[in-house]
Amino acid sequence: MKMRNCVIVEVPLHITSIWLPRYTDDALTTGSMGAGVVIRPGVRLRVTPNSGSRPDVEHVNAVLGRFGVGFSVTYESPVSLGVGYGMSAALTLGTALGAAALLGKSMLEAAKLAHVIEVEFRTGLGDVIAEYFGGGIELRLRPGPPGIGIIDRIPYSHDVKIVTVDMARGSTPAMLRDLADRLNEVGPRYIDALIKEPTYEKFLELSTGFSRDIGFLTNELESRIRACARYADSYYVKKGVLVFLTRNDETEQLLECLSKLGLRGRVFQLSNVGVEVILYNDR
Ligand SMILES: Nc1ncnc2c1ncn2[C@@H]1O[C@H](COP(=O)(O)OP(=O)(O)OP(=O)(O)O)[C@@H](O)[C@H]1O
Ligand SMILES: CC(C)(CO)[C@@H](O)C(=O)[O-]
Repeated sequence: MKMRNCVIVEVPLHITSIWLPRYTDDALTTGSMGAGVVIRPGVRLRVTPNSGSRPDVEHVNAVLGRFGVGFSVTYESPVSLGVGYGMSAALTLGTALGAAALLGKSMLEAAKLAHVIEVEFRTGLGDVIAEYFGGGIELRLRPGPPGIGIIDRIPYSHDVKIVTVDMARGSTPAMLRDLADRLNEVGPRYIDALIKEPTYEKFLELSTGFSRDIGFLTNELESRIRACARYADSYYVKKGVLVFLTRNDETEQLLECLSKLGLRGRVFQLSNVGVEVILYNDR
């Protein structure tokens, strides 16, 4: 078969709000239960079968190494690595899908490989499956990658918008280590409650509660943003990113209010679609 000469992969971002790590002795059954928002614009990768440039990210090299190829990978992203948008998973998944598409290999197997690499680096547990399937507001029912994990979706109104504020950078392996006991202590209660009542309203309430309970949403931060909360349905914090769920007609007021506090908001849509993988012959 003639090899195509370019693949464009679009991967939405994922900001988990509630999560409970589940580790086994196999990376394919390791993952997390929980919920989060899948948003776009996300990461757009271009993978070509020549040895051109490649981002300086160990995940990308690990994927190409497992496929035994030296493809070129370039990407554009609205956000940086390390803040909490599931960016490392998006790059890993996008590279794996792009390489597999060029080689005529299975997308599902490529997604499994991306999940395994995320688990091995301890940079993600539930991001790959969420980004692969989309769903807007997702609910992870069984840990693992696409094909093994199970993911459901929570319906939401057409006018919901996501506004995020980058507050800090942090290491995911350190976060998972530091929070391990607390997550095991509080996680099951939140996940059971959301599975029992998988609605938008419950997602809002539990996401804020979980962020407070694990110490991401501090009293100090809540008092700082209190004046702006009236322009949102709710808010939560994941690692270094503050997330608001708001509505079309309140988005501008929320952004203005945040900017008065010196906080720069970014606007995203919920992404019902997951990854998109398109082959091109001449680019
Ligand atoms: N400029 C950079 N800033 C942060 N991390 C970087 C950078 N360049 C490469 N990396 C690598 O990218 C990975 C970042 O993974 P991490 O999971 O912390 O980020 P994320 O996916 O954006 O956040 P999260 O998983 O919490 O959503 C690490 O392995 C890190 O070594
Ligand atoms: C571990 C994690 C919080 C890192 O982004 C995420 O992958 C998740 O929700 O499992």
